[in-house]
Amino acid sequence: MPDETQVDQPNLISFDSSILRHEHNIPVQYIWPDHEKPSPDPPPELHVSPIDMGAFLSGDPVAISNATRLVNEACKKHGFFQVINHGVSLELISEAHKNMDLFFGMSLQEKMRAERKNGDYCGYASSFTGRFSSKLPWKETLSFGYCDDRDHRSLNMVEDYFLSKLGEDFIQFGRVFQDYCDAMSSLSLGITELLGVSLGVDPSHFRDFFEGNESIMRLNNYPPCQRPDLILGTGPHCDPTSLTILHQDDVEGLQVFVDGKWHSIPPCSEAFVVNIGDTFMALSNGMYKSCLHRAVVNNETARKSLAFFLCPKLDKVVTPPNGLLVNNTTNTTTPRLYPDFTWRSLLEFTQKHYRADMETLNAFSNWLQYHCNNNTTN
Ligand SMILES: C=C1C[C@]23C[C@H]1CC[C@H]2[C@]1(C)CCC[C@@](C)(C(=O)O)[C@H]1[C@@H]3C(=O)O
Ligand SMILES: O=C(O)CCC(=O)C(=O)O
Ligand SMILES: [Fe+2]
Repeated sequence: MPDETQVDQPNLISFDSSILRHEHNIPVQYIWPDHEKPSPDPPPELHVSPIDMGAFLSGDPVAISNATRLVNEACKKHGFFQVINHGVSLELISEAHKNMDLFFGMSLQEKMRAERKNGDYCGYASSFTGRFSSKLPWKETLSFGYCDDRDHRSLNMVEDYFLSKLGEDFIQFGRVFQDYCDAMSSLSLGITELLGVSLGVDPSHFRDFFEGNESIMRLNNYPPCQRPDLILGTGPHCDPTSLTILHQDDVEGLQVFVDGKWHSIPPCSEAFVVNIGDTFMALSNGMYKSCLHRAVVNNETARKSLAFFLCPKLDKVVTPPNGLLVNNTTNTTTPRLYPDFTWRSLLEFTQKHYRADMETLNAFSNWLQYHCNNNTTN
């Protein structure tokens, strides 16, 4: 099922943030349809429960019961919560922000040395001008792969990536993001344990499932825009990945669609915003929601965010645990909502055939069924 938004053309217009931030005439490719344009009124705030991770991991029964109740409520309703007392050093977070600022502060030509190639999810992308032809996001991103290979920690995949793409001057940059990804992976495994307990499955089930995770780290820069009412930093979408762990700088912009309207999640420097992605929604057989969200832009201040997308190993089969499907007391089984799939196939679907949006998982399920029945993979 080809998606008309995925284009095989060279760059239509280049997104040089140092120029576009002053531009009053917004190129038409960045203008969103009226029904998707952000509202000029400030949205209501979404109450996102703060979860004390340290207390949960300490094994204290009261803390476990509080954390699992809050997470269960949040994930059944919209899939967004925050973690505090998370154990990631504030110094490391600040180093990651400083290095991100340094990277995005470079000239377009320098950043293009790490250019993201079509069909690949890694590298620097300035507004995806070569990938899509309309509803372009007002952002530049730097994405890279991370593999949590505890037995081969010397592999240092992130450090090696930056050394090979950008050279020796980026050794320190690579080290900071290697450490940051290691910290994100550890934190996300703790969160999968919390999610498992809250779903009533074996606490180690999801931790084991995500062992050796092949995740994605992404740095986002949303430059100011003279017409923020026409554009979006990131369009409305559900993350196709499993869990997203987001750290925002101090500029507001993240919005979540709950109860029929957009709500903001204001930044909080000591907290990470966590959300359930489509792959975890499939793992929970639809019990936990992957919710529509977007990022808006303002006309004064650039906004930056760090997103760690937890993903399983590429060929791991995504299937809900038996405990979620079979009720031994009533001898009943709950119908499956999604077919089994591998993260490799869903990732490929979002990179080659379909631009991730609010319908990704359903579109992918249909695509998978069609291709299985017709015995084709293209
Ligand atoms: C696997 C991924 C695809 C995207 C990056 C990660 C997780 C989220 C996806 C994305 C952010 C959803 C909105 C559209 C998108 C194109 C973007 O604006 O960046 C998506 C990413 C992508 O395909 O590059
Ligand atoms: O920058 C943000 O606040 C959100 C970005 C996002 O949703 C994403 O990259 O998937
Ligand atoms: Fe997202």
